[in-house]
Amino acid sequence: MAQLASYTDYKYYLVTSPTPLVAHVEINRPAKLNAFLEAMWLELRQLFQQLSADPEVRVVILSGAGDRAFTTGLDVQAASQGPLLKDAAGGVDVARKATQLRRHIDEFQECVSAVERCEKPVICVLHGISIGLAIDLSCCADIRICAKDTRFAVKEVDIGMAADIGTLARLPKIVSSFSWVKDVCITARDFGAAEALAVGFVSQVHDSKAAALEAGLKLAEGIASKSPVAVQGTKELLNHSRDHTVAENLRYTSVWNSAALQAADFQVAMLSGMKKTKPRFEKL
Ligand SMILES: CC/C=C\C=C\CC(=O)SCCNC(=O)CCNC(=O)[C@H](O)C(C)(C)COP(=O)(O)OP(=O)(O)OC[C@H]1O[C@@H](n2cnc3c(N)ncnc32)[C@H](O)[C@@H]1OP(=O)(O)O
Repeated sequence: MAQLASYTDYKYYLVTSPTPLVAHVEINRPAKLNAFLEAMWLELRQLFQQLSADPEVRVVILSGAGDRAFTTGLDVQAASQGPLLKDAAGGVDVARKATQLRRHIDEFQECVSAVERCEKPVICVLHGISIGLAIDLSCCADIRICAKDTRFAVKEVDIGMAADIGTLARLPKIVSSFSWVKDVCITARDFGAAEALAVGFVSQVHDSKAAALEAGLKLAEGIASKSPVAVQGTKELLNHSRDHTVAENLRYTSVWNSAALQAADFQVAMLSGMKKTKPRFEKL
């Protein structure tokens, strides 16, 4: 499939459009099992900011290139050689070293959070090895589906650190059993697709990567046919509800919809059922 013309400059991501209004982003470093270099998370932020603002894109599918892995997480070889971690930041005293490291972690978090901040729904399709950063990243997606061969792990404890790019913040808000969350985060043990489905981390499991991608595409096509004002509003309001009280969210919703309900989409969609017509919506 041909790359989308305005997305050809990314070195580590292949962006195609399998169907109109849907962008498929593939993490594209399969020879290294899609392990993340710093340049990759910096590109990730730029890419998702571009997708967020692109009126030709209504839904994003995120997957990993190759047969073996969505991603094996941080490129541990590169990270262990990088100046920040190699000599613990290289600054002259603890405060300066710590400040450099904090800025580095802040920026890394920002880059991965760009997936969550993308105004368009993001469907993450996982397969194979999906560890470490794979969990941080997929927690930022709106919908997670996977192939039955997926092996997940919140691997950070096994590389000597507490996860710091978002898993510990987001996973407890996705999966309701705090005991299970602590189990997988503290032990760093593997878990499979069936367990991920049982606890609600993923919402679908398919026989193969190809079948999971096909299901992701079907889901994306359905979403892309709906009002982008309604879809993007729903994403925004659900994310807001996760981090706020019911009263705060009701207030935010009424303010949000006082603008959104003035879109032509509302009239068009509301009457389409009665008229038995397929509604079409303007770009947003
Ligand atoms: C500030 C910190 C912020 C963020 C922290 C994020 C945390 C994480 O992401 S924690 C998880 C980190 N990842 C790992 O610890 C995995 C390390 N890799 C492995 O243990 C193994 O590669 C494997 C995933 C178990 C797969 O093993 P195997 O099936 O034997 O394949 P390999 O031959 O090892 O891999 C093929 C090829 O890819 C390279 N590679 C794979 N994963 C990584 C990785 N994460 N980092 C660097 N390189 C990786 C591997 O070296 C091989 O390369 P060759 O050039 O072919 O040798």
